[in-house]
Amino acid sequence: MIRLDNVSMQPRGTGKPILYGLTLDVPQGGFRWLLGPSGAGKSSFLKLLTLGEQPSGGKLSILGTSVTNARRNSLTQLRRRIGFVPQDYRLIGEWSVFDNVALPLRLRGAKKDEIEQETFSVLEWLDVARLARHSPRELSGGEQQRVAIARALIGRPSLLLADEPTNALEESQARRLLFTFQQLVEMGTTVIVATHNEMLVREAPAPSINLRNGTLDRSDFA
Ligand SMILES: Nc1ncnc2c1ncn2[C@@H]1O[C@H](COP(=O)(O)OP(=O)(O)OP(=O)(O)O)[C@@H](O)[C@H]1O
Repeated sequence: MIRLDNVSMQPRGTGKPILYGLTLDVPQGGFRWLLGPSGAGKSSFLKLLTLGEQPSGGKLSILGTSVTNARRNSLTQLRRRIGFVPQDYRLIGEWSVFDNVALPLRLRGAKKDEIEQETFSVLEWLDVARLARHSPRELSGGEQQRVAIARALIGRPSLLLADEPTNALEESQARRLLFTFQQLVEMGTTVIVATHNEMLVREAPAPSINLRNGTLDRSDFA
């Protein structure tokens, strides 16, 4: 469950909030499209939910943890339950695909056998296992995007956030990814996907969070 109560976000050094007046709930196991024109605040909203930025006002609770009052230790625990696919992938070029994807498990102190098994299993799921020993620099944009998705999924997150996760994918791959998201939702994961891909939204009609100029756009609702 994610709950925002009149949340605003104003990064340090900025004159006015980037996000404001956000009040909404997303139930556990819910799926939401995150929609809005360029500059509406979608990436900033995801930054808030990935704990990359603290709210500057209001109350934010993620997976039962109140972010506003949380101690550092519980934020670290919470972070481990959140998977994120950033728009720019943020893969480490000096490392292999395997090591990039295995990182969350290593940080958690998982055993070698488990790391090997889980990493290959998720790489196979995303159809990039044959690239495990390559550097992300040798991969196409679509392949890098699938590796970034694998890294977000490996820790079996309770909350998955993805920023334009299909913009480098072919149509068939985008559909497959949509199916993966649906599988995750069936397993009880909360999934929020920012996209401009209208084809995808048409194929999987679901409730959406609509942003405009940093706040909720309710004009779509009756
Ligand atoms: N750290 C920051 N400091 C100041 N302004 C920022 C910062 N980050 C984002 N902004 C501004 O906040 C607004 C929302 O940006 P954001 O990247 O969240 O939009 P978006 O909906 O994700 O856009 P796009 O679809 O183009 O990715 C923009 O006007 C942007 O310039």
